[in-house]
Amino acid sequence: MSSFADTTFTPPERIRNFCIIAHIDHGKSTLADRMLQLTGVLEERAYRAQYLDRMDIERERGITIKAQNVRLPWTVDGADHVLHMIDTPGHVDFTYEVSRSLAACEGAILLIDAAQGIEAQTLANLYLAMEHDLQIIPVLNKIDLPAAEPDKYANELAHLIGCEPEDVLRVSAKTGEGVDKVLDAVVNDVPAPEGDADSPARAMIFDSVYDTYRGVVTYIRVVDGKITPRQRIRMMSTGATHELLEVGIISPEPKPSEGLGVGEVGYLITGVKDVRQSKVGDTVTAEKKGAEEPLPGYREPKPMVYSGLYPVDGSDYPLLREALDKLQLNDAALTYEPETSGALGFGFRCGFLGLLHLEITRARLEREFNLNLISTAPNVVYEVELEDGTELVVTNPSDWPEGKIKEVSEPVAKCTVIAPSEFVGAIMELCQGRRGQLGGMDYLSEDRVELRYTLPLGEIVFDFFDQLKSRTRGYASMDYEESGTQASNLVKVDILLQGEPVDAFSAIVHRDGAYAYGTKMATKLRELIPRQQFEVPVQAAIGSRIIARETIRAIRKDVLAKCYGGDISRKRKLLEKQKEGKKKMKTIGRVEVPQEAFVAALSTDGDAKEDKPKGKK
Ligand SMILES: Nc1nc2c(ncn2[C@@H]2O[C@H](COP(=O)(O)OP(=O)(O)OP(=O)(O)O)[C@@H](O)[C@H]2O)c(=O)[nH]1
Repeated sequence: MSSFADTTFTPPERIRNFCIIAHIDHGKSTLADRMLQLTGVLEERAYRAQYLDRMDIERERGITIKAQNVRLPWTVDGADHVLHMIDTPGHVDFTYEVSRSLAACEGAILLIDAAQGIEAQTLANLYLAMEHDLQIIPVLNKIDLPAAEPDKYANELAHLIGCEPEDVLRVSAKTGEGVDKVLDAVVNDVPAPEGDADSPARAMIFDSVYDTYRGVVTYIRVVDGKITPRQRIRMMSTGATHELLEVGIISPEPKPSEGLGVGEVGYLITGVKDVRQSKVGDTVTAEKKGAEEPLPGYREPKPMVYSGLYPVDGSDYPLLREALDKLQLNDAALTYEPETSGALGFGFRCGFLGLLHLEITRARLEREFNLNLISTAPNVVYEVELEDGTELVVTNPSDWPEGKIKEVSEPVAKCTVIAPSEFVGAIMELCQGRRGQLGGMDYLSEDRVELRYTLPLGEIVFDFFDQLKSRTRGYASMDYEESGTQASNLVKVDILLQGEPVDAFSAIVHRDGAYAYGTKMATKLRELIPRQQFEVPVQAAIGSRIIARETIRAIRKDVLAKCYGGDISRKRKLLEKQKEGKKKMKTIGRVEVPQEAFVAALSTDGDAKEDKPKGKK
């Protein structure tokens, strides 16, 4: 155990700041728990499985969304050290948060499952860590598994980061074998933080979390000077000033301290109630005699993917608004504004960092607030230039301009896929079908390939991931990163029911894919919408040009058909029931559409199967 009192300043030369980069399930939480135990921060008794992943959804979906950051004492050769473990979110949508967590560290443990090898997301985060000049400590986990192939993957790692295979540490986070060596390596290999203790305070916010009882808890890494309790601080991006109510460290529970000095990591509480007042990447300084220049790298969170969220039961609308208000307290990247849809009623147009962010938000709304939601097909942000020179930013198909369009730009992403080499053909076929351009291909080992594609982001947000999984039997992993925009021939496809456009189904697609989208939606709706008493054409159109058509044939649904004889009360009951059912119908023109038809038509489940290449299982 360290002889440094937990709560006083630590000299920078005794501090090591590191994070763990790992793929989902490669054992990051288990390793972190093991480290807490080994350093005595968490007693065996209190050992709680995956102490660091607190949110339910994280646990269920097996992903780490928000960081928890712990101080660990560790002694090497008689010298006491303080290690700060900074937890990084693992998923692509949170790349910016990952980059800020990395910026708070001098070193990173690259943790790889010895039975699986490196995956695309890990590779992307590794490159990010290398860009930040972090010292990389390569570690193979799960060496206790019979299926582990440490020699093979040690070679793979050595090749990737340019070290010798013998330098790759081998551990079992489960049994604890080798974990002490990892802590030693952190002390020996990771450089101590550098900073100017006499300069005005500058600390970087790398995470901020809303806590119901305490308001926003902000995690910081001090770069210069020091932060002490009872001082007033300024957020450099907005100039807003706050009184510091508490400064402290996490070990593993929050403990107030005398302050944080150069290189130290801890939290601060100011009483603000909304994470947007304490943004990731921002610089904290003193209100008086503060720093003049903020730390580099701050960026406003920018939504990349938009979708409409609607309550299935229209009367839940106020509840949805309240729920979004609450979620936003803890999520600076979530944006929303009210919108109305002829088909779906009142809802919100929401902006997300990416698809996973959308899914998590939706799952939380449904679970934590007991809401039943429909989400419209996600779309990205388009820049449209009209012939008269007007420029528009379109985040919603319904805002697509009617006028003559000169040019449309769409965002593109650099996408990395790692998969066993037998799937290269299937992956290429998928990416090419999605307007992808191959940037390069490398063999990581004999049988594993890394493919690099540039793809329109709009193609990725539309069930690309499901497709990739189904074509590679779940073996591929992928990551993407936005990478500018490109001009494209995009059009808006409307879906019409009896000549009336149904706004919820409008989509912006590439001209070459318009027919396929139109036919798919028209066929789906023909199957989902019950027959009416008259014939209903389902059409897909670009502007006024019809590109596909299906027909729902006419029928009268005779609920009394099963009633023999003249039992009038029974008849009435059935008619009442039919009336009740009709309440759940939306009327588009004269066509009655059950709510379930919208839900089913908007879900992409099942599409993956349809789209599968022939001859493959
Ligand atoms: N056999 C074996 N299993 C391990 C080892 N380390 C972790 N596991 C298991 O691997 C699974 C995933 O471990 P986690 O620690 O939850 O993985 P993670 O990377 O933190 O996953 P996320 O939090 O979802 O990102 C769990 O079932 C662990 O028990 C190990 O060294 N050996």
